[in-house]
Amino acid sequence: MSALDTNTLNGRLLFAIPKKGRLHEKCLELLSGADIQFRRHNRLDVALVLNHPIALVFLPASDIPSFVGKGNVDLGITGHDVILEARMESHVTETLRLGFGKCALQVQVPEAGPIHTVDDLAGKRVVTSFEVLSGDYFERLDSRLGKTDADKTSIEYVGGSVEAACALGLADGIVDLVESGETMRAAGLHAIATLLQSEAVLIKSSVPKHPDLTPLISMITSRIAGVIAARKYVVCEYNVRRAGLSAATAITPGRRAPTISPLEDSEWVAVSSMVEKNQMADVMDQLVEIGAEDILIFNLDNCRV
Ligand SMILES: Nc1ncnc2c1ncn2[C@@H]1O[C@H](COP(=O)(O)OP(=O)(O)OP(=O)(O)O)[C@@H](O)[C@H]1O
Ligand SMILES: O=P(O)(O)OC[C@H]1O[C@H](OP(=O)(O)OP(=O)(O)O)[C@H](O)[C@@H]1O
Ligand SMILES: [Mg+2]
Repeated sequence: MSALDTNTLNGRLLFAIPKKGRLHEKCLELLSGADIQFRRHNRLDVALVLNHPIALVFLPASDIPSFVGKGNVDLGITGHDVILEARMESHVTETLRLGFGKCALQVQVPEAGPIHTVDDLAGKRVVTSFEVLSGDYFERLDSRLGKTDADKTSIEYVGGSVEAACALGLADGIVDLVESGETMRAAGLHAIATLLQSEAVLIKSSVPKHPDLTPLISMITSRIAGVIAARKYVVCEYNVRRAGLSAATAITPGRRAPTISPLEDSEWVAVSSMVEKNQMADVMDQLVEIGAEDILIFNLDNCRV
């Protein structure tokens, strides 16, 4: 393929995808589920989509909010946390929560140390990759505690491996993301406050530069929503006596209503209903209790609900 130029991209919807890190692989799975086909050439951060007028732009997750917010790209996937850190929340619209990249931004201090609360940490040294959000947080805390400019909390930026800062003597506490807590515990730290909860989101510019792309944005959004819903739900099918039907449908009310079909044996009916995956075992227990039989669970590949 020849080098990309603005002509090649002309008229294409630009869709920003994290180029590495925790969100990258999950985004590729979403694109595949939404049948957005592309071939990414070695070293190129732009890939043309083969079956739609879209170009994917691979960017660091933390740069995506301002690219979308300023209208340089039309659509993007990134973390809710970095949208707030970039102060882009009023420039982008979060159209879908994607159910992955879930983590919390937390204040952490050495487990075996003199600091037990954020009030103890105020006025000391904090190291973080989230200097804006941490700055806001400690500014409010310092002002609540009546700190003067001379004794307010110092916030120092580092680009990664934030957890090492306390052991290296650079910080008294840190502000960083926590998912399982493994990294935090391995560094001998524990959390003393939570600034926010985050997850990956699909975003578009609040003031779109190319209104004619709106139908394509709706199509992509609806396809991705279908992939997310398919992961969230299973289809539950079972047989139950007519006498038990109202109890059964109370257990599996479905999204709109369960599908009820007659069986050859007129005393029995078959029920089919969508159930949230994380409720599946509970629902099956309850169905067994009211006498349902032949309970089957089916995973969904894709859906539009
Ligand atoms: N441990 C985690 N669990 C879940 N989501 C996370 C985790 N760490 C980061 N994230 C989410 O992923 C986003 C991108 O962070 P990540 O650290 O993956 O990117 P990066 O810093 O660009 O990559 P890398 O750390 O590989 O250099 C974060 O803004 C956050 O929303
Ligand atoms: O609670 P856990 O499941 O252990 O996850 C938290 C870790 O994940 C992220 O780091 P990442 O892997 O992106 O490395 P980085 O620090 O180099 O960015 C984050 O910065 C934490 O260090
Ligand atoms: Mg990281």
